[in-house]
Amino acid sequence: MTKVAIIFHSRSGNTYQLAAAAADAAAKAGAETRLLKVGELPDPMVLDKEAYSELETDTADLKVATLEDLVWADAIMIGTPVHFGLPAPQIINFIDHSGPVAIPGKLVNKAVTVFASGSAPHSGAQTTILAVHNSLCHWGSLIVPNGSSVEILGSENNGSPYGTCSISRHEANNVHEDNLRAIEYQALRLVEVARAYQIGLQQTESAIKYVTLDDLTRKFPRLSMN
Ligand SMILES: Cc1cc2nc3c(=O)[nH]c(=O)nc-3n(C[C@H](O)[C@H](O)[C@H](O)COP(=O)(O)O)c2cc1C
Repeated sequence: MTKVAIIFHSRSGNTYQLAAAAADAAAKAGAETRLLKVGELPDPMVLDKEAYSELETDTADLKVATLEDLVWADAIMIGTPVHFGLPAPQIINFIDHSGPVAIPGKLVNKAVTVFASGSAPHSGAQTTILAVHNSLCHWGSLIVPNGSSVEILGSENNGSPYGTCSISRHEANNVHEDNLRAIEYQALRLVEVARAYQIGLQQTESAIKYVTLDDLTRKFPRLSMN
């Protein structure tokens, strides 16, 4: 069974709505799923305090994503609000701490896709997704974008080949129905690509030797991953 970790940050529920729909769609596609929030920062930037505290209650039972979750997953979905055209710092902070598994190649060959929620159209959702893609190059991921060849992506509320983007218009939990259909497609595509890739890898003898953390610490004795 393909294992999918859906890892998100959200402050006013929009990215969470997309993440929850993604988890449902991946489960329907036969995947084993983990819906996970990233850890909060000491000084989160909060605009809508009421929505934020509602979300904290709604997501209280969700586990905080760990490096073990990254290693466990065959496929990963990362969801983030747009912050000045970039991913939220909570997501960057999570990626920053991935060194102990990313550097020794434990994330290599995982299928990964990204989605985002911004407040306004043409306001940085695609640049945010692409910014996360930068880090995925470092992980050695198989980046899975949406493309544009399914009907739902042609709706006026979708259209991003990079990954699903919702436009919240500064409202909490304001994901359009079309975006929910798009994220369902995105999850299904990820599961199908990951499954096909896993089968292909099992049938392919690899000549690649990835470095271990021990190799690295021998070479750089002052390197610390903690
Ligand atoms: C510090 C900060 C910067 C933001 N920058 C942008 C931006 O560049 N573009 C945009 O569309 N929305 C921006 N927003 C708005 C959020 O991305 C938007 O409200 C999003 O839907 C929130 O997602 P959430 O409901 O999952 O928290 C910003 C919000 C904050 C707090």
